[in-house]
Amino acid sequence: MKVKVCGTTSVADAVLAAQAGADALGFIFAPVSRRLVTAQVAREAGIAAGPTVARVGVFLNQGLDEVLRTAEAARVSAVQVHGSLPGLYVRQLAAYYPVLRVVRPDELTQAAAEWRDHPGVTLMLDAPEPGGGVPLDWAALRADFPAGAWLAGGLGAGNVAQAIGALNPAGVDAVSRLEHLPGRKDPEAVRTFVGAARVAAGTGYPQ
Ligand SMILES: O=C(O)c1ccccc1NCC(=O)[C@H](O)[C@H](O)COP(=O)(O)O
Repeated sequence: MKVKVCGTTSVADAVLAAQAGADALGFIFAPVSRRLVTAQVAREAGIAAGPTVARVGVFLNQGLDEVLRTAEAARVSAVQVHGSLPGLYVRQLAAYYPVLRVVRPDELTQAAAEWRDHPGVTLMLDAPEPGGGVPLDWAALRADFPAGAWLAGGLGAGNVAQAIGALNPAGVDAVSRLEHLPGRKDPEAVRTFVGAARVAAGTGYPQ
């Protein structure tokens, strides 16, 4: 199971997450976000994190050209797309990058059917407000949660084990509960989140 730490806005926070054992860092390029980062900072932070850590560019309802230009400038290794987006847009993006397609609970069933056979597109289930820190009702989603999908929405050290136990996601992602302030990581929260996720997924390192 993969662990992604989202909303990275500095080299120091990238190094922190990498040293905590994160598999992936999220860099948010959606102008509405309080965690907005420039492509240049994302690029430097990605280099500082090292080659084994995936670098995910995060976008919300942005045009294909803008996404591709920003992703290239930031040297990300994957893109995560939120919002109301046609299937064709996602397919075109997947020709360039592995795609995390974010969906809300009410979109999950249709999206699972649509993307089941596309190897370049992975679903991520998130709360309706991205970066809002609100957990989903995991028990209610158990029947519909597709194998291979990722989970986000209000995850932190205190609840990630319960979420993994309920849905067995292929990856988990968080931001709000890992911060002092929007865009500023809380080192202890990052370390305990990654550690708790690893232990719950059975990939914890012996103490
Ligand atoms: O976090 C944001 O500010 C944001 C804004 C616009 C689009 C996406 C955004 N975040 C994407 C993420 O991957 C978050 O980690 C995910 O939504 C979970 O957030 P949280 O519930 O705060 O853990």
